Amino acid sequence: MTNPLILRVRAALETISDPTTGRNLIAAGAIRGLAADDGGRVRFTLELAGADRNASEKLLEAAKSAANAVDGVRVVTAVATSHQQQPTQAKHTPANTANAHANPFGLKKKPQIESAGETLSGVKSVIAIASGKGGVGKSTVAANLAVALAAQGVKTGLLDADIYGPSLPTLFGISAKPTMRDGKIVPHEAFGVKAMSIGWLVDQEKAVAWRGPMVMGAVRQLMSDVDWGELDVLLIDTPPGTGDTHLSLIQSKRLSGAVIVSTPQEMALADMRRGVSLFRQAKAPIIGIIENMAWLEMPDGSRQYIFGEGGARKAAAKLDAPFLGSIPLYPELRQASDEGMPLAAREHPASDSFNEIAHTLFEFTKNDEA
Ligand SMILES: Nc1ncnc2c1ncn2[C@@H]1O[C@H](COP(=O)(O)OP(=O)(O)OP(=O)(O)O)[C@@H](O)[C@H]1O
Repeated sequence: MTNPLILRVRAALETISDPTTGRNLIAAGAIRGLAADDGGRVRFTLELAGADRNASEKLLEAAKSAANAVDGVRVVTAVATSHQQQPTQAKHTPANTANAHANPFGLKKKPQIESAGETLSGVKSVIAIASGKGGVGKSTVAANLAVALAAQGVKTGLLDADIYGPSLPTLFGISAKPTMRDGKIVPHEAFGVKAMSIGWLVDQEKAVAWRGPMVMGAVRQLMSDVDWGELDVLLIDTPPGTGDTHLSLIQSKRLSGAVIVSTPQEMALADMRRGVSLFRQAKAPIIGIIENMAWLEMPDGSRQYIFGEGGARKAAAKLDAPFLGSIPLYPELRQASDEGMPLAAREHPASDSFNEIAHTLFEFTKNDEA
């Protein structure tokens, strides 16, 4: 988990340059495992290829004092490791070669995340779908919103970047691996949506063990190596919480904004606040908050507020963020998701909720200059 303090520490580390490469420590990929907790404790590893001991100790001291000077930092724990650069190998097996961090899918060598977003030149708006907590229905909402947008004639892409639990293969009922064309990954097309999931590209058992740099490399490739073509909107389903995937998206400078999905209860709302603050600090506007599992529709038409009433709407007001709408709990929504047939593709009251929210979302993108 990451918090906004990390952004400030990263910025401080960007001011330190590695004399060997002439690049700053972040751009050079020399900072690994950067973490910060609410108590202001920061830790990271400085990993330098081929640097001698003296040089790496000097850099470590400089990096530690830069991090220490950041407002809110109390303790910095950092170590330096150095390794010899390995020769480039002809055959690349993802996750176990020298450049696996930059290239987890074993495609051609990639540019930095800062330029990965530039390759999305045909995509007008890039929107992150985030949640503070896991299991609030973020992926279900993202998939159904994408289908609803496409049904309204909006050219839509959906990228499932939830490295630790990709659900798009199930939600869209697709298990086939995508094909390649001219060195790029061709997204699947289903329900009018161009769809790509990390679940189609990597072995999940390996991906759960990925550290920050691998996650960031994967996000970079999902943005730059997929042939998205011309899109009005690309929705990106992110892992719950705030972590390396979110930081990568922010660094790509292509985010038009973020949508936060929450259930109504207080605990989920506390986590949601953290996500809102991360995106805001990175100047990515919060497009709005969606309340999922808002109530259960009873057969007599009455509503049962299983997770409390209107909590996300109230939190949106407190956070000064737009409230985009509520989606009730529908057993058919869960069932349709498990069957790989999003409910938004059919006639159902849930589709009305998704259609309304999709409309608001598209209105936002019209003013977007990303
Ligand atoms: N409004 C809803 N009504 C009924 N079931 C729902 C609703 N929203 C989501 N679900 C169900 O809740 C479960 C969790 O949803 P989902 O996987 O979309 O959550 P998530 O927030 O993306 O989870 P993760 O933390 O794994 O990323 C799924 O079984 C899904 O079908």
